[in-house]
Amino acid sequence: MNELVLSDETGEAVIDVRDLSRSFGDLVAVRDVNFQVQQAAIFGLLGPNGSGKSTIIRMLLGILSPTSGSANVLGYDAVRDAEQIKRRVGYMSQQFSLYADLSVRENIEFYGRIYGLDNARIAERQAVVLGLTGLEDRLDQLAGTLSGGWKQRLALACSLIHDPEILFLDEPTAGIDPVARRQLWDLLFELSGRGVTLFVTTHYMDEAERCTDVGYIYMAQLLVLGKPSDLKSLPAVTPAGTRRYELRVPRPAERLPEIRKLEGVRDATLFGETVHVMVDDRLTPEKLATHLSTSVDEADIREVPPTLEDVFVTLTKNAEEDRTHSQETLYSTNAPRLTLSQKDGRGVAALTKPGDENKRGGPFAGLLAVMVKEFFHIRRQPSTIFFMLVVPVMQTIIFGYAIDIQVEHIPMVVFNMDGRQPSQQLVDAFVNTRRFDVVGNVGDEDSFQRWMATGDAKVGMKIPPYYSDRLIRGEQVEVQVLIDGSDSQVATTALNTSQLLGVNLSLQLARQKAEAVQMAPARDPTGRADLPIDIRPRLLYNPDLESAHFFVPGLVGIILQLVTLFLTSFAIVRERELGTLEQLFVTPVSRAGLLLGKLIPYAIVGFIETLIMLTVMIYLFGVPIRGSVGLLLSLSMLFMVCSLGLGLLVSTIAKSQVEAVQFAFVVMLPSVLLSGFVFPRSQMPLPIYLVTFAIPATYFIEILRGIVLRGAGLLDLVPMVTGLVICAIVVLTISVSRFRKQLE
Ligand SMILES: Nc1ncnc2c1ncn2[C@@H]1O[C@H](COP(=O)(O)OP(=O)(O)OP(=O)(O)O)[C@@H](O)[C@H]1O
Repeated sequence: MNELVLSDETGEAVIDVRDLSRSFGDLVAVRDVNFQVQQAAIFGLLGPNGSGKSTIIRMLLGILSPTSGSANVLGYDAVRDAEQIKRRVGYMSQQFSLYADLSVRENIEFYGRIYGLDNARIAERQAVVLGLTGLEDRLDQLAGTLSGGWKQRLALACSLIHDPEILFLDEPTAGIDPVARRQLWDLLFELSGRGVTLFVTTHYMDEAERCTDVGYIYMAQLLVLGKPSDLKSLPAVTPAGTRRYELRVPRPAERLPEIRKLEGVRDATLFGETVHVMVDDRLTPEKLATHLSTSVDEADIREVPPTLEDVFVTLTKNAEEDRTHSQETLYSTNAPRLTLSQKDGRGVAALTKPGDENKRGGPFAGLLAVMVKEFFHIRRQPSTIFFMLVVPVMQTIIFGYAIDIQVEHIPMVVFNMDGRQPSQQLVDAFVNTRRFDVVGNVGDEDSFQRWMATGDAKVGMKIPPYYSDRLIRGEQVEVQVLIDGSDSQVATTALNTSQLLGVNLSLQLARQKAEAVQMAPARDPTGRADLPIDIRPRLLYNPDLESAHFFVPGLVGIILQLVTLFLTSFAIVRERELGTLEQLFVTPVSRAGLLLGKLIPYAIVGFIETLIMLTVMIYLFGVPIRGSVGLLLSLSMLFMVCSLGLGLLVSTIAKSQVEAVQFAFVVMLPSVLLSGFVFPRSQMPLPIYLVTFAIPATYFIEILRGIVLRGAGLLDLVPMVTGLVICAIVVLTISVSRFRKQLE
C-alpha cells in the first residue's frame, strides 16, 4: 500500500511505520497505518477515545506485537530489536505511574539505574532533568503527595533520565490545569530544540496546533497526516465554492440548530462564544446576517481560516458518511497537497549509534535497581512488614492453640432416675475421663430432650430407676447414651469413650466375680484374675499425643506459602494495575532482572519469617527440632522457591489485585486441605490422593514433620525432597515462561 509522507520532507525518518495493523480478537484497533516521523519533529497523533493511538505507541515500543505490517524505530525493527529501541527512547504512558511511596529523588534514581546508568552519570543526568523540570526543591517529597502538574514533571524527568532520542508521550497533559499544560509544552519545545523527537498523543486541538506534524486517526485508520498549515488548506476541509465565517450571536448553543438549517449553510460548529459556519459562496455575510435578523457588525461576522478542529471534524464526517471508501481513495481525492510516494527507507539504518551496546545490559540488567526499589516499598509500607512478619507469628500462635484434635469437656446432660450411689458412680466415671462435663441434671424426659435439641448438651445419659437394683442382683442393665452426631469428631469421641467406658466398667465388675471362680480367664503374677491378652501400645515421637506437635510444624509450611505467595503475586499485579509495569516493560530491564529483583526481597523476608516461626514453635509450643536445623532451613528455601514461583504464576494470570486474591486462594485451598496438614492423605479416595502429589506443600509438610518430630535425615527424606524439587522446577518453568516483557 502507498503511504503518506509530506513532499517537502527531506530529513531523516526516525520512525517508519508500514501497513501496521493490530487486532484484539475481532476488534481491529489499528488498520493499515503508514507514516514517518522526522528527527526532532513534534509529531502529534490525534484521535477520539479508542481510535488506536496508545496501541500504535505500544507497538512502536515493542511491548505489543503487530498483527501485520512493520514498525521501525531509530533503525530498529520494533518486534525483533525491541530491547535496542527501549534503551534509546523514553515513554510517558497515559497514567505514567510513579511509585507513590518513593520520593522524587528515589523515583528518578530508580529509572536511572534501570537504564544501566552508573552513579556518576545518574548524578549528571539528574541535575539536567531537575533543571529542566524545576523539581530541585522537591527532591525528598514523596511522589504520591505531588500535585498533578508536578507529577507530570516528575514523570517527564524519569522518562528523560537516560537522555532518549525519541520521547513518546501518551496524552501527557490529561487531567492537568491549563498553566501546567502550557509549562509542560514549553518543556517539550525545549526538548525538541535540543534535537529530541517527540511523539505525542492528545485530544487537545491547541496542542495539535503546536505540533510540527499531525496525524489524525479515526476508528483505527489514519485519515490524514501533515503539517497543521497544510491540513487546514485541504480542499476536503473547505471545498471549492465555500467559505468559513465566524459569527457572534447571543445564546449560540440554542441557536445552533437554527443556523444549521439556514439555506446555504453547509455546517456550523460552536467555538466557545462564537459559531463557525461553512457556507456556500453565494451566502454573503450580509445575507447571513439578514437570515439571523441581525447585522454584520452586530454579529461580528468575518471570514476565518479553518482550525485544526474544523479539519478533524470535517474529515471525521466524511469518513463516517462513506465508511466504504478506502483510506487511499480518501487521500488521493481529497489531499492533493500531500503526495503519495513509496518510501525507500534510506537513512534509517544509518541512525544506529555505535557504542550503544556499551550501556550496561546482560541477562540480569536492572536486577539491582528493581531490588532496591522493592526494599524501598517494603520499608515505606508498614502494612507489608506487619503482614510479612507479625501476622504469621500471630497465626502460628492462634492456630497452634486453636487446632487441637483432642476433644475434651463435651457438655453432657444427665437424667438419673435411679439417684443411688452406683448410678452416681457411673456418672463420676464418665466425668473422670475428662472427655465429658456434666452441664445439667434433669428430672423429666421433656427437659432431657430439650437440652439435646438446643445443642446445649452434646451427650445425654439416661439412667433407668432400676439401675442399682439390677447391678446388685448381678443382672444386665442398659444405660442409654444419646450422642449429637452433627459434629462428627465430637460424636466419634463421645461414642468411643462411652463404649470403652462401658466395657471397662463391666470388666471391673466381671473381674470381681471371676476372682472367686476356679477357672478365671487368666491370672496375673500375684494370682489375681486378669485378661488373657495384654496389648501394650507405646507412642513414639509424640508420646503425649500433643496436637501442637503435629500441627505447628505443618503450620509453619502453610503460613510460609501463604505469605510468600500473596506478597509476590500482589507485588507484580499491583504494578500492573498502577501502570508502572508497562513503564518498566519499555525500559531495558531484563526479564531475569525484573523477576529476580521482585522475588529476591520477598525470599529474604520469607527466610526471616521462617526463622521467627521456628523460634515460636520451639519456645512457645515446646516442639524441639530433633533433626538438622541446617537441612530444615535449606529445604525451607527450596519450598519458598516453589511458593514464589506460584506467586509469579498467579501474577501472570491475574489482571487485578482482586483476581490475584481469588487465584491465590485457588492455590492455597488444596495446600491446606489436601496436603496432609489437617486430614491424613492415606485416608483420601484414590483420585484425590493422586492429586496430593502435585501439591508442593504435601512434600514440605512431610519434610517438616520428619525433621522436626522424627529427626529424619536427608536420606530418609529422598522421595519427599525429589517431589519438592520436581514441583519447584515445573512451577518455575511455567511461570517464568509465561512472564513476558509484553502487554499481551
Ligand atoms: N489489550 C487489549 N485488549 C483488547 N482490546 C484492546 C486492548 N488494548 C486496546 N484495545 C482496544 O483497542 C482499541 C484502541 O485502543 P487504544 O487504547 O489504542 O485507543 P486510544 O486511541 O489510545 O484511546 P484513548 O484516547 O481513550 O486512550 C479500543 O477499542 C480498545 O478497547
